[in-house]
Amino acid sequence: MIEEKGILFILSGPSGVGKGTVRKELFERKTELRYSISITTRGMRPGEVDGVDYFFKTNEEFERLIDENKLLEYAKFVNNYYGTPKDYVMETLDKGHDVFLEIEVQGAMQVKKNFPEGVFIFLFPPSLEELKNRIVNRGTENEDVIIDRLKEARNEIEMMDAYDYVVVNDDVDKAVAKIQAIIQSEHCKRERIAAQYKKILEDELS
Ligand SMILES: Nc1nc2c(ncn2[C@@H]2O[C@H](COP(=O)(O)OP(=O)(O)O)[C@@H](O)[C@H]2O)c(=O)[nH]1
Ligand SMILES: Nc1ncnc2c1ncn2[C@@H]1O[C@H](COP(=O)(O)OP(=O)(O)O)[C@@H](O)[C@H]1O
Repeated sequence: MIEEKGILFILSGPSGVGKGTVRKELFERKTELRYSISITTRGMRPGEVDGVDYFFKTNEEFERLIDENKLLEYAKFVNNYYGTPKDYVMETLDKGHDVFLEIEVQGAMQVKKNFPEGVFIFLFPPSLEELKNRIVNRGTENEDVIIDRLKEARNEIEMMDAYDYVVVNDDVDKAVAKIQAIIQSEHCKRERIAAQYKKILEDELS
C-alpha cells in the first residue's frame, strides 16, 4: 500500500480581495481541511485572537524563527513579517490531512520552489475598483497602508500566471464552491495515480 499524504493547497490574492472571508466560509463547510495559522509581526486588529487568526510575535521572535529554520516560507508584506510554521504543515501532511495556506505571493512562490506538488489558487477581484472599495470599506487600515496595499495588489496580480487556478471572487458562495471543486478534482488526480500504481503492482504479481 502506498503512503497517502495530504495535499497542500495555497490560496493567494491581493489584500482586500476576500481571502479571509472565503477561507472562513470554506472551513464552515469543509472540515477535513486543516488551516495552517500563520505567524506575523503585524499588530492585532480588533476582534482578532492570538493563536486563532495568527500567532502574533515581535520582530525579534520572528527573526529567531527564521534563524532556527522553523518557517516553511516567510515574507515581508507592507513592513511586517508573515510566515508559515514548517513543522505543523509537514507533520499534518504526513498524517494524511490536507493543509490550507492563505499567504501572499512572494511566500507562495517560495513554497512553489520547495513544494511544487502543492496546488496554487489565486483569488481574483471582479475589478480593481471593487478591490479598492473592499479594502476601504473593511476599515481596518489607515489611508497610507491602503495605498501601499493597492500598489502591492498590482504586483501580486502580475504573478497570477504562476498559479494552477484562478477563482474570481464576485460572490463568496460561488468562490467557495469553485475552491471545493478544485479540492475534489485534485483528489481525483491523486486517485488516478494511486490506481495506476496499484495496476502496475497487480500486473507484476500476475
Ligand atoms: N508569505 C506569507 N504571507 C502571509 C502569511 N499569512 C498571511 N499572509 C498574507 O499577508 C498579507 C497581509 O495579511 P493581513 O495583514 O492579515 O491582511 P489581509 O489578508 O488583507 O486581511 C495577506 O496577503 C495574507 O494572505 C504567511 O504565513 N506567509
Ligand atoms: N465576494 C464578495 N463580495 C463583496 N464583498 C466581499 C466579498 N468577499 C469579501 N468581501 C468583503 O471585502 C472585505 C475584504 O475581505 P477580506 O476577507 O478581509 O480580504 P483579504 O483577506 O483578502 O484581505 C471585507 O469587508 C469582506 O467582507
